[in-house]
Amino acid sequence: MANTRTLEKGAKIVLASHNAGKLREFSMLLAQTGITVVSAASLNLPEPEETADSFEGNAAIKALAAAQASGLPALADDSGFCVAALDGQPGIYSARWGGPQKDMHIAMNRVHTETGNNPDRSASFVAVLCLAWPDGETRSVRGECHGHTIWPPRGEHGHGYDPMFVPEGDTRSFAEMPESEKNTLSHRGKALSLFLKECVAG
Ligand SMILES: O=P(O)(O)OP(=O)(O)OP(=O)(O)OC[C@H]1O[C@@H](n2cnc3c(O)ncnc32)[C@H](O)[C@@H]1O
Ligand SMILES: [Mg+2]
Repeated sequence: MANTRTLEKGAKIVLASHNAGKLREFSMLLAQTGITVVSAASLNLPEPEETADSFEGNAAIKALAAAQASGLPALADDSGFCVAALDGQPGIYSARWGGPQKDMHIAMNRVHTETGNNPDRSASFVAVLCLAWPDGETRSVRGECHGHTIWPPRGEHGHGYDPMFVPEGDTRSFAEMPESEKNTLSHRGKALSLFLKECVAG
């Protein structure tokens, strides 16, 4: 049956992410919405293991864990960098390609090395947002941003794989744009617009 439960405009939610770059983007994107946000870290919520085989599955694991531990609706983001020459890898393993420290220089170098001389430079970012309520109900939305990889990486803004990704229609990497501009083009920005339309009361 279709699920129509929505968040009220002034609702307080937990942002179930431990990634500082994502949290910065979400606080900018949610600033005008009237939704109050507390972070999982500020509530000392543990980081659950991401054991699913899809963005949707992992976003639900993170959102449900935070909603059940806090008693508040929780919004999680599972995202990744999908490189055509690598058959969509690193994908859901994007954070893990950075090793135990999630070192994104290591992760970007691995993408570069494994791509080798393949002339196909297309790549996409994907973000799946899942909103979970403490009783176990969930809703999710997906946003994608298509573009291509560059090497060497360029730019100082952003986070993660941003320095090696140029979105379609631009010549700058995500890390060469102010984050406010990245948010208007990005997978996360697109997913959040859908979330606000579909999951927040008018
Ligand atoms: O699970 P949480 O706590 O939210 O934090 P995380 O960093 O582990 O996040 P993910 O499991 O969703 O892994 C996503 C990976 O993809 C990268 N990534 C996601 N969105 C990105 C973006 O907008 N720009 C650059 N890299 C991004 C990010 O650096 C992570 O390595
Ligand atoms: Mg993670």
